[in-house]
Amino acid sequence: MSGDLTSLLSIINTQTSILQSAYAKSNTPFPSIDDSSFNPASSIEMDPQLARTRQLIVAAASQLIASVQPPAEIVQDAALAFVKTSALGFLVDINVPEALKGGNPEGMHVDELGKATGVDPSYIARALRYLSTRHIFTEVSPNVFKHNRNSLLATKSKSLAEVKKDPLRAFEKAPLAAFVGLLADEGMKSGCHLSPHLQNPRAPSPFSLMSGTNTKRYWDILKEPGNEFRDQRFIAMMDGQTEAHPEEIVISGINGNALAQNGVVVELGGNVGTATFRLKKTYPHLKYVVQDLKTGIDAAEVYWKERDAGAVTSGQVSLQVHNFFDPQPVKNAAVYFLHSVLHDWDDPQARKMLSNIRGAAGSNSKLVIFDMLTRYSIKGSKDTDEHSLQVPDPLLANLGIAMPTAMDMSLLMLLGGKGRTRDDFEKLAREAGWKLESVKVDPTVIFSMATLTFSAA
Ligand SMILES: C[S@@+](CC[C@H](N)C(=O)[O-])C[C@H]1O[C@@H](n2cnc3c(N)ncnc32)[C@H](O)[C@@H]1O
Repeated sequence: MSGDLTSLLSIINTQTSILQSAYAKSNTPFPSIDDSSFNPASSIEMDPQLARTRQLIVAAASQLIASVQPPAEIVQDAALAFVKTSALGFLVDINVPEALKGGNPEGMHVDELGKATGVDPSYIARALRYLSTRHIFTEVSPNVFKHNRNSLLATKSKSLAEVKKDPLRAFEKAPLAAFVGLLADEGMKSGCHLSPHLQNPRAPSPFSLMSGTNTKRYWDILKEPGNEFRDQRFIAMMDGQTEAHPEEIVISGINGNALAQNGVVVELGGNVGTATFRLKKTYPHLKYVVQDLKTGIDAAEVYWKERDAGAVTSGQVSLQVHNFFDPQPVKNAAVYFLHSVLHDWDDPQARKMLSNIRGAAGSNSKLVIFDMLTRYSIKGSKDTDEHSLQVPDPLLANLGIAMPTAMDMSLLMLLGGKGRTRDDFEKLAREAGWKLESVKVDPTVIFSMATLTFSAA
């Protein structure tokens, strides 16, 4: 990697002009950080071309910082990264984002926030100042803070009064706030046990070490008495994740129009079947089976009853209890579909899951995996996809987009799971009897999601 400051500046200049012209062309003012009416789901914010432009600016600006900032500061910052998680987690825990949202839009003094939350205002001020210094919240005058477009996204969808009345359901319809809460709680606590675990992988997972539960898995522990709050928070995070992914990448990945009438799509680990619900709207000529463990299928029954009861009574959608590690009961389906599932499992377990599916597949069955795609930071591997190949020098091939690598490490801590590169997916599937046919990457979302299609080898 070169530290070519002039090239980095030139990328920033060119791409910033492209971004500004796009906003000018659509008569939309470029949103300031302080714009609390910002809508992250508006078409210009979601535009895939502009997503690429933004990624290039962020990559070049980050690399510029890494090139000019004294190395000791970079290492200190990295060592102190946990402070960001803790500070944001604390404010989400005590409902500061909701208090600010319901208060004076020009800003609230920390004394008022202290009254609203019951917490010492000096602590609130320190956490808010730390985050304002990093562009999450804005300090408008000494000890007076307001939301900005970044902090707004950590706000729950309910008012402060509603959250206080029913804390168990505080995170409903607020997946990003749930994501913050979860990572600042079980995520960060598990992280403390990562190094001992990796030095002795036969020892319990970081999450098990943290929770003192030895070999039980994360989800099993969430279902235990006393963990209702964490369980509801996890559910709120997952519900939103599925709905947050643009439909197109999943829908086109299944390619349902090429499938015969009544062709069967089996969604494994589908939970309530949110992804299947989307597929059925686009491909009404197909049949669907949503599989999950009993708790997932119990919830799925309620979900479908409320949204599309006829689909289940007519037999178009079947809800079936199935464990990945048992033989797959639906033989010769047109598609076996894993939506945000494989990353929860290490290679031996994931291989077993794919082998079980292969055992039931026919010669024309497809395996479709929708998951995060981790990318190498350098070019020159056969894994390098078209997006990475178009990355201008001297940027990192993966544009330094941190989310897939961060999720890979978090999954390792919580579940013993794994974020995979295209090479990893290809190898794993090959060992289970599948051949990679195509990879479609969604450039718009921070998780860097992709749909990978495999045929029976
Ligand atoms: C990360 S969630 C993904 C849910 C859904 N596919 C989505 O994207 O919203 C993983 C799902 O796998 C299910 N699961 C976990 N272990 C399983 C197993 N052994 N067999 C079948 N499903 C399992 C969980 O109940 C959960 O619904």
